[in-house]
Amino acid sequence: MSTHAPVITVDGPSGAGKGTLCMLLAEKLGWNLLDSGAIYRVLALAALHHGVDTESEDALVPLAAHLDVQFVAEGELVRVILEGEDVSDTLRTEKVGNAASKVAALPRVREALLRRQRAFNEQPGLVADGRDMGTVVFTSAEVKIFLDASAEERATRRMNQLQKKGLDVSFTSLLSEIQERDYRDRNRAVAPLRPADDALVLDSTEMSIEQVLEKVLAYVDVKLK
Ligand SMILES: Nc1ncnc2c1ncn2[C@@H]1O[C@H](COP(=O)(O)OP(=O)(O)OP(=O)(O)O)[C@@H](O)[C@H]1O
Ligand SMILES: Nc1ccn([C@@H]2O[C@H](COP(=O)(O)O)[C@@H](O)[C@H]2O)c(=O)n1
Repeated sequence: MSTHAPVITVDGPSGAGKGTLCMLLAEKLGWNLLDSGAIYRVLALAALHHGVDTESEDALVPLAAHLDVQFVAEGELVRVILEGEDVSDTLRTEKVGNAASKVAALPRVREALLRRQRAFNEQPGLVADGRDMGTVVFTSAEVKIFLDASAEERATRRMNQLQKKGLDVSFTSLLSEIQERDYRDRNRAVAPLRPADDALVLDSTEMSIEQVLEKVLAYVDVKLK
């Protein structure tokens, strides 16, 4: 049986370090993890595979409602299986991220994915990573964080991440992709990216991953007491 479990939401723009922070928090607390961005990315990828227009709400809603996706934990990693195929690597490309932010702007698509996201709220607790975790999906979360960083710092982080994977990328194009996605996510009519009124806003531009984790763990400790 599943009862309401405590929730920590972490929202913020692309490359702010949400995924890294959420993984560390979930590991430390032994809680479940929801990467809601992966769900939007999977939907975008399914649309690309099936030749569905990523701007057609009518075509995307049934695809969203019947999305055949599994998240399989493999040590520290979570493999994403779409229609039987491991799409974990393809999912992380900027092309898919950008397509995800287009499908995510459509109200009925977001509605169709709500239940799937809320189903992750199981004991002993949930760490939820996204754009509207604190403002829409888990409004009564015990702890809400809004993790930010300058666009330049986020593009640098992304560039380092891709270079470590052996990919040759241009800082200028990464920065403009990040700015384009930020603009779309912050200005859409439904569930725009913004801090919840009761969120702790943390600017990580000048902070290491360890410093962010330390600050958030101290805050979680106070809030969950
Ligand atoms: N405070 C930090 N300082 C330096 N690098 C960081 C910091 N936080 C995260 N990173 C690095 O930045 C990159 C992007 O981080 P991460 O994937 O966690 O961001 P994100 O907010 O989840 O992005 P997205 O929303 O696009 O999935 C990773 O390589 C990560 O190791
Ligand atoms: N709760 C969410 C999560 C994500 N999105 C959209 O998906 C895009 C990809 O997200 P990543 O976190 O994996 O980079 C993102 O740009 C958003 O447009 C969302 O709308 N709501």
